[in-house]
Amino acid sequence: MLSQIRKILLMQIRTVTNKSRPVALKAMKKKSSNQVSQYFIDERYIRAIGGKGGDGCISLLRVWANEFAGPDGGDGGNGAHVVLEASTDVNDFKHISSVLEAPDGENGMNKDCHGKNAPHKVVRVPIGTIVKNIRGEVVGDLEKEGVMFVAARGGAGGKGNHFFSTSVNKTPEVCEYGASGEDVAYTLELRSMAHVGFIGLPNAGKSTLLRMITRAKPKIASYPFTTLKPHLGMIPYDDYEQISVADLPGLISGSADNRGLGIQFLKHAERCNTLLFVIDVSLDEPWEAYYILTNEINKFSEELMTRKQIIAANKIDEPGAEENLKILREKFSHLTVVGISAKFGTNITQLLDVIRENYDEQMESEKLRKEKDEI
Ligand SMILES: Nc1nc2c(ncn2[C@@H]2O[C@H](COP(=O)(O)OP(=O)(O)OP(=O)(O)O)[C@@H](O)[C@H]2O)c(=O)[nH]1
Repeated sequence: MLSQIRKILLMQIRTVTNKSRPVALKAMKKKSSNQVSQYFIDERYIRAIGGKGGDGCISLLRVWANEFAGPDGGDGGNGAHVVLEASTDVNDFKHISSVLEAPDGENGMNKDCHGKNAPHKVVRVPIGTIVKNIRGEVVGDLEKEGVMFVAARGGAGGKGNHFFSTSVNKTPEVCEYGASGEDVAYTLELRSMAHVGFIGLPNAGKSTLLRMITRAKPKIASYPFTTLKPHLGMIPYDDYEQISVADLPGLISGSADNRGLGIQFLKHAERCNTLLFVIDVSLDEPWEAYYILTNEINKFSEELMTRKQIIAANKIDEPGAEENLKILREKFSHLTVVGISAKFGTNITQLLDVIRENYDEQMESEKLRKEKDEI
């Protein structure tokens, strides 16, 4: 049954696009040599220096009348590690300084007191951070909340003179110095979750659109909040370029204040370079959806509102939708508005053209920015 429905849908798309492959596009531009990656990359060079271990202590315990009773110098504490931890609380590397130094361990003390171990220096990095060594090899992939990478180990604390002799008759004037921490250089790279993020109210048709244009198989249902976590897919183009897209769970009024599925989904949106608003134009006054969505985004992050925006006005197959689409176009004449039916494949090629053009433009300006940085 399902495969029959799929066949019918594919036939419909073919009628619309008149192409043998329903979703792929002809290359609009020759693929330039820099367009090999499907990810936008943010980079930072860092040097991580572990803390030095505390020195061991030399101390001679004396008892009555200054009589020598044995060595009692304690050990030094361990130097701290520099640790990178993936966290949704940060979205870029702006807060990370180029030299990350962990604190030193405390020196040992007399009366067999050991110095304290230094607390580790934990630096939060965005989820999706890749750690590379100076040879460019990937040594860490921080793709989940809470995943940690020890970038530089702290040095061990030195032994105090107590360690070197247990004999009360000897006076060992020896101790160890604490070892130095590691000193390592890395490149941090941030992979965006997807180039395009679908933003929309629940039930707008985001999952249906993702299914239509990629091979992803998100759940589709006629009730809101079917999508509870982001689904990723790749749009394949005829020139073998692929663009990553993410179906983000539906936003509602109050999401920025953590209502509904809350703020974490707006955080996902922050990792997309383009926001594709999926708006159900079969509803009354569908432009209200855009205002609700942008209001939530704006409350969450003004910067997010500066991202490129495209509107996919969905469900144009429904009665009254064409009329609404006209008004929507007039209201948002400053944006690209494509009327589509994600369910029946109407104007999907047109939408994919818009996504591709925008992607090519962004890649070009990213290339120029990198060239400028290198000068
Ligand atoms: N008529 C029509 N119905 C559609 C279209 N696109 C999606 N639908 C229907 O709308 C309902 C919701 O679609 P979904 O794709 O699950 O919507 P969603 O935005 O992912 O929903 P959430 O998971 O709640 O965020 C389903 O019943 C779809 O079949 C369309 O172009 N035309």
